[in-house]
Amino acid sequence: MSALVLENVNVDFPIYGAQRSFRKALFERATGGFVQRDAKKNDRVVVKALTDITFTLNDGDRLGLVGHNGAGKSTLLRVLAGVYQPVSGRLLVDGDITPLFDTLPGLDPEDTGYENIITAGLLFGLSRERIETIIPDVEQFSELGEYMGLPIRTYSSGMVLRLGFAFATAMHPGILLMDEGIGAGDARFAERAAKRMEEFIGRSRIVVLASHSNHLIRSMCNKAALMESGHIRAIGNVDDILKQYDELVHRA
Ligand SMILES: Nc1ncnc2c1ncn2[C@@H]1O[C@H](COP(=O)(O)OP(=O)(O)OP(=O)(O)O)[C@@H](O)[C@H]1O
Repeated sequence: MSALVLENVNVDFPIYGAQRSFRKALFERATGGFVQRDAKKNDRVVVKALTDITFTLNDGDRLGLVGHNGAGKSTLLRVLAGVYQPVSGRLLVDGDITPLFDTLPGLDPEDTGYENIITAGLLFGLSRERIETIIPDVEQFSELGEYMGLPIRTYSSGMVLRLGFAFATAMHPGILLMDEGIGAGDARFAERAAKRMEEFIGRSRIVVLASHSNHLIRSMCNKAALMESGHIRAIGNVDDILKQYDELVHRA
C-alpha cells in the first residue's frame, strides 16, 4: 500500500532585493505563481508558488499535472520529493519516492559512470548489495560499454541521459514523480526507452507526472489536476481536466 496525502500545503519563495522595475514586471506578468508584496520589507516580494494544495492519492492513481508556465507543477513535484519544505500544511508520504527528474542525483563529472551509479543509489537509500544487482541492468540498457569506466565529463549529453535513465528505470518505484516524461536521446534509444518506461510505470503504485503534452498525460495518467498560479483549480478525470485547460488557454 502506498499513499500521498496533502492538506493545505503552501510553498513561498521570498525574493530579496527585487528592483522596482523587476517588481513591476512581476506584478504585471501573465504567467508564474501568485506574487505578493512583503508588507514588512519593501525590497522583498514573495512568490506564492503553491497555495492550499489538498489532495490524496492511493495505489493505482496516476495523476497528470497540467497548467501554464509557472503554475506550480515542478514545485509541487519537488515538494513531494522532499526537495522543498512547505511553509505550512501537512504532507504525508507512505511509500518510497522515486523522482525521475532530468539528471542523476549527486552527479559528479569527475566520477566514472559506475561511481555515479553507486552515489545515486546510496542517495536513494539503496544498500550496496542492491546497487550491485542493478549495475548489470544499467550496463546492458545504457549500452555505454567501456564508457561506464570513464569520467562522465567525457560523455556527450545524450550519454549522460542514457546513464540516468537506465539507472532510474532499474529501480522498483513505489511513488514515481516525473517532470515532462524524460528526454530519451537518439531515435533508437528513444524507442527502447519508451518501452522500458511503460514497464517501469506499470510497476509503480502511484505516479505524478507534470507535462505540457496532452498525449503523454492521456497515455500515462488516469487522473489529472489543472494548476493555475499555484492553486489546484480542478482535479478529476483526464478528459474533463484537459477540456477545462483548453478552455482556460483559449479564454486568455
Ligand atoms: N527557486 C525559485 N526561486 C524563486 N521562485 C521560484 C523558484 N522556483 C520556482 N519559482 C516560481 O514559482 C512559481 C512556480 O514555478 P514552477 O517551476 O513550479 O512552475 P511550472 O508549472 O513547473 O512551470 P513550467 O511549465 O514553466 O515548467 C513560478 O512563479 C516560478 O517563478
